[in-house]
Parts: sequence; structure tokens; C-alpha cells
Amino acid sequence: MSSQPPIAFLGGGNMASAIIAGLHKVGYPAAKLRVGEPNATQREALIRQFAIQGHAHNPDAVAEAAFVVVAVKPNLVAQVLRDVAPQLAPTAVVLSIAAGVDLTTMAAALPAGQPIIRAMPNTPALVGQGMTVLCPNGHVDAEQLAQAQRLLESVGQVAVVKQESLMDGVTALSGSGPAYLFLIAEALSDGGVACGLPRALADQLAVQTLLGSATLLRESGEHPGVLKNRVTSPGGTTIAGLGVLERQGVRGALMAAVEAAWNRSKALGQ
Ligand SMILES: NC(=O)C1=CN([C@@H]2O[C@H](COP(=O)(O)OP(=O)(O)OC[C@H]3O[C@@H](n4cnc5c(N)ncnc54)[C@H](O)[C@@H]3O)[C@@H](O)[C@H]2O)C=CC1
Ligand SMILES: O=C(O)[C@@H]1CCC=N1
Repeated sequence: MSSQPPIAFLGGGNMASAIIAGLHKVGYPAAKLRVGEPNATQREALIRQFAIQGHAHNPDAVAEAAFVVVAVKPNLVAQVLRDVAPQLAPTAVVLSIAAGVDLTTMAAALPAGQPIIRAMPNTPALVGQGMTVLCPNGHVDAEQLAQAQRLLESVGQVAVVKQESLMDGVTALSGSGPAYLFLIAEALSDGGVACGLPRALADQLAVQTLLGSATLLRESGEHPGVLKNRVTSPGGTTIAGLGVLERQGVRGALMAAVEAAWNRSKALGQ
């Protein structure tokens, strides 16, 4: 990354830790990273692991930050923003990753004119394979948006949307999506064990099959249906398995899961 702005994380839980770990992996200077985290065990774990500065009180963490990443639960966002507002530089970009919390709600808790980005990352950021979508408010200038993109590109892919209502669908698909795929990995491995495979081998086959299939899908640029057909020999094993997935409604269940998460994201914003 060409410029490395100081970043304060408010909340150092699962998602913030994944981003911090991803930044650490790509050599982001520890001196540029701070966290405000009231839970001493969590805070000290981050300090020990990444040699970053930790603070029990959020206002102490944001003083020199160019980016303030808000990574607390959605119901705490407005209060946390009100607490740090007096310490924020007017040009500091508030980048919230909280599901459902919209730009208007955040702006109401901050000084007028504060640049704010609503963002939705996911936990594969931990291994540099994250997917983050950014939605800036009207006070984020082109350079600040480019900096936010560079920052999150260091832990995966980044997309920008201008239409904020899309963020609930983003949350439902890529924000929550890793959990759906971990569930599928677990279930595939269970299926292998049911066929008599040792658990360790079943786990290896499940994860490499997911990873290999995702890589093939991305690198070939082919439609998933075309790639599915290439696995499926007439009268063979795959069509026997696919028949069960279709009869059990897996396609519909996955669509319904994304729609349920979409509705939940919208409800969190009410
Ligand atoms: N876990 C995930 O995969 C993703 C989570 N998110 C969003 O990230 C946010 C955090 O989620 P997780 O990391 O999963 O939750 P988490 O519960 O692991 O982390 C939240 C952290 O905030 C800390 N905290 C509580 N009160 C605080 C305060 N007043 N000031 C500072 N920190 C405080 C907690 O001690 C905890 O460590 C949520 O808003 C969620 O919607 C977004 C994308 C993906
Ligand atoms: O489950 C949640 O609410 C958060 C948002 C996306 C992933 N985890």
C-alpha cells in the first residue's frame, strides 16, 4: 500500500481481529493500528498478537486516526460514535462494518460533514481472501474512498456501491455467506464419514473441493451450471447426488437463507 493512514478500530472482536490479522500479514505497520476494546482479555490478546496499541476507552483510540473502523455490535454503534465524536478529526473517515446500521443513523451521531463509509467485509479477510463492499456518504472525497479501497484490498477484494439499499443484500450474501459455506463443508465431511472415510481425510476432501471449485469458477469465468454439467456423467454418481439436492430443495434453501439474512439486516436498521 502506498500510504498507510493511522487506523483506530472500535471493537476488537471476530471481524475486527480478522481485518487486523489480515493487515498484519501484509505488513501494515503496527504503530499505525490502535484498538478501543473494553474487554481486557480481548484487548490484551490483540496487543500481544499484533503489537498494536490498545485502549479501554474509545476516545483514547481515535485521537490521531485517519480511519475509524467501527466494529461493535449494531445496537452499540450510535452510542460509540457519540462517545468519540468530540475527539474525531473533521477529516477522519468513519468506516462502520456493522450490519444494518445506515449512513443517516451514523451521521446523526457525528458532527455535521463527517465522512462516513458503510462497509460490509467478511471473515476470509483473515487470510487475504475477504470480500468487502463500501458505500460512502456525500462527504467522502475521491482520495478518501481510494484510500479505503486500498486498505481493504490488502485483505481481499473490494467493490463500491452508491445505492445504500444494496448493502442489506451484500450483508446477506458475502457478509454472512462464509457461515453458509462452513456449514456446507461440515455437512460434506459428515457425508464422507457416513461413507466410511476417516474424519481427517473427509475434512481434507471437503475443504479442498470447496476451494478448488471456487478457484475454478473464478478463473474459468464459466457459468456455474456449465461447470456442474462437466462433472455430471450420464447415469453416473454426480447426477445421483444432484437429484437428492434438488429433491431436498437445497437451491431454494440457499436462496431463502440469503433472503432471511437480507430481512434481518433490514430489521437491524429499524
Ligand atoms: N463476524 C462477521 O463475520 C461479520 C461481522 N460484521 C459486523 O461486525 C460487527 C462486530 O461483529 P463481530 O466481530 O462478529 O462481534 P464480536 O462480538 O466478536 O465483537 C464485538 C466486540 O466489540 C466489543 N465491544 C463491546 N462494547 C464496546 C464498546 N462500547 N466499544 C468498543 N468495543 C466494544 C466487544 O467486547 C467485542 O470484542 C457487528 O456489527 C457485525 O454486524 C460485519 C461483517 C462480518
Ligand atoms: O451475523 C451477523 O449479523 C454479522 C453480519 C454479517 C456477518 N455476521
